[in-house]
Amino acid sequence: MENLKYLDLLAQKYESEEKVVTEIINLEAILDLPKGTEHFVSDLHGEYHAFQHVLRNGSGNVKMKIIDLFKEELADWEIDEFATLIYYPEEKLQLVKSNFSSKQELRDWYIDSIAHLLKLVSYASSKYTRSKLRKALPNQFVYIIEELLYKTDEFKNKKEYYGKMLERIISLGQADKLIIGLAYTTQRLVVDHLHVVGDIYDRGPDPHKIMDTLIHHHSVDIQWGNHDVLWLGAFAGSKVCLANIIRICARYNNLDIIEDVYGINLRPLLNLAEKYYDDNPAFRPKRNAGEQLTEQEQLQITKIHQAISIIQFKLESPIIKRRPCLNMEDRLLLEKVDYKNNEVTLHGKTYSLEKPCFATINPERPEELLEEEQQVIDKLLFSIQHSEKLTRHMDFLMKKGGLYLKYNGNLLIHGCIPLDEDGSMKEMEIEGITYAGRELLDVFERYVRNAFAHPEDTDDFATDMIWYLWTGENSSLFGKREMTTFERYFIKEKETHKERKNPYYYLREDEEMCRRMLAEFELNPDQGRIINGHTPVKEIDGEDPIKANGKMIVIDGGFSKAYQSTTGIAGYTLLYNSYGMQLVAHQLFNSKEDVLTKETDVFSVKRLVDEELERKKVRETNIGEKLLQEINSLNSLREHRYIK
Ligand SMILES: O=P(O)(O)OC[C@H]1O[C@](O)(COP(=O)(O)O)[C@@H](O)[C@@H]1O
Ligand SMILES: [Mn+2]
Repeated sequence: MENLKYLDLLAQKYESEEKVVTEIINLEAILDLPKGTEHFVSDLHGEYHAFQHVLRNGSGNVKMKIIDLFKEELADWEIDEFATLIYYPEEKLQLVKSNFSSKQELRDWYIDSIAHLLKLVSYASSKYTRSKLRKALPNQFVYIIEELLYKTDEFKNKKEYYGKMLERIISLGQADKLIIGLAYTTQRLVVDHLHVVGDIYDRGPDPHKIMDTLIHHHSVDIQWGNHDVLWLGAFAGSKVCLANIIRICARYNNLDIIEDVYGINLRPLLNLAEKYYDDNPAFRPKRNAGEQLTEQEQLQITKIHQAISIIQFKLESPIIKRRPCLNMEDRLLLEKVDYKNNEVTLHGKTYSLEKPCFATINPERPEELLEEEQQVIDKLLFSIQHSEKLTRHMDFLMKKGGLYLKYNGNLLIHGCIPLDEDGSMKEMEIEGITYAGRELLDVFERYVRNAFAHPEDTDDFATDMIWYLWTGENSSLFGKREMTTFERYFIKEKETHKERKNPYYYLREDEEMCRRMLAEFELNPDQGRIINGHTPVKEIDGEDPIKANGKMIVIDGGFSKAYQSTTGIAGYTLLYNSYGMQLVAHQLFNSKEDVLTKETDVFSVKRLVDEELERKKVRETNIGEKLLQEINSLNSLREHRYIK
């Protein structure tokens, strides 16, 4: 029996039997519509423009719909031009308009383009209810567009009526706005829901713009990546996470994200860096293609990079010491260094250190921060926690994000489910209790939320656990034995750079193993799949992103420019519509300008992961489940209130 109080509340919204019945019928009708298209992306790493492009073209979905509709009517170049108009309407309109020599030509183009757009919107919305379409339409034109849309059958007979309406729109100077509105409506209709399977932040220049885009997106969820959690950790009060994000920004020449975008003053850090550090090849920023830094700028970043790295290494030690359960004593590297001979001994072997920059380290107490270093990191933490923009972005990451997500039968997770070599769920003891598998991930997430709720606590267990999620052996986000940052900077021998992966990364090739992992998360192994990001799929070496007979799909294809030479492509995305799943491999995205002027849409190769035998309906989805519950409640309300 429904809770009576709840039914009373519901009765306020549906205050007559007709209203209840109408809603029941409406919801039941929705259940039988085809399921909406889900779009999966991962490892965006600050590459806003490439991300925008796949979002705007719906991973090729927009073009596909145009081809379906207009392949007989339009030439290939017209199809390309029309597609570009939908992706970048403002810019394309400017370009097109500058090509016409008479008003009449422009008018004809307006009429044709609006008619094409209407046809496309009508087609793209055919699997949605009218009310959903209405929400997707540009506000100021809802009435006009509906008027134009819902008479499409009679389009020919009513030619004059429509002609007049379009003429008026054009003569009143509204055509551009209408075209732009219809273009964005199309973009929105081709993808119903977006999943971001982690790693929005780091390496690329514009993670903040990606965050703003996601905040304004109509329907999105996020599975945190290790890099996202690093930013969350910094905001939640972890100084070592903070040192890491600044270090990575310095390494990739992105300090303006910290300074200009999030408004953090780097002057104190710069002063410290100028005082203690000099040039050092291992710490020079990676330069993105075409970017020119002056010698002076390069030197400055190199110094900052060293200063913040040393602060990071120092901050790691006390955490490792106060949290024996993290089992990270191996990583007390500053204590293993022989400062007289500039050597370090790892796993019994002694290596010499290249260009060490240990001016601020006291060999007796290597973890101790200088007073100046302490002040720098404290000030940075204060500013980062008071950045209005970062607060907005981190709040959103918390609100829409989590460590994993079960959605429509699939398991979405950035990194891994930590496993032992024999395929059992890897155990970890935390505060006296042993966890594994799903329980371990749930407890990790609780710590993240707890740390976030208490930004004033900087050394508590929850805050330390966020750092563990970035770099710890049992972290579902990291999935490697150790992070060899120190070794990469200071030791020449490559064997020390290796980061051993969790057995998950080879066991996931096995279908039976994937089935067991799905079952661990109470998902149906016959139907579900695991969608993974995090490890770049080396297509270049023949690696297949579709693994374990389709039970495992890895979609890190390298949006990150820094990793494209490893993967050989420019990113994967996944589409899941009512007919099944398709994996899209994206070729290099140069620039928006290229798309606009040369119509070089990123060439995308589609691969069918699987085709549903029957078209999937809303009824079989997560949303369908919720709708069924609502229908049940409405039925109870009807019985309780109206049937005597
Ligand atoms: O190539 P970079 O930027 O130096 O980063 C290397 C580090 O990044 C990591 O791969 C983590 O980042 P990803 O999640 O993008 O893989 C670490 O394991 C490694 O130490
Ligand atoms: Mn990652």
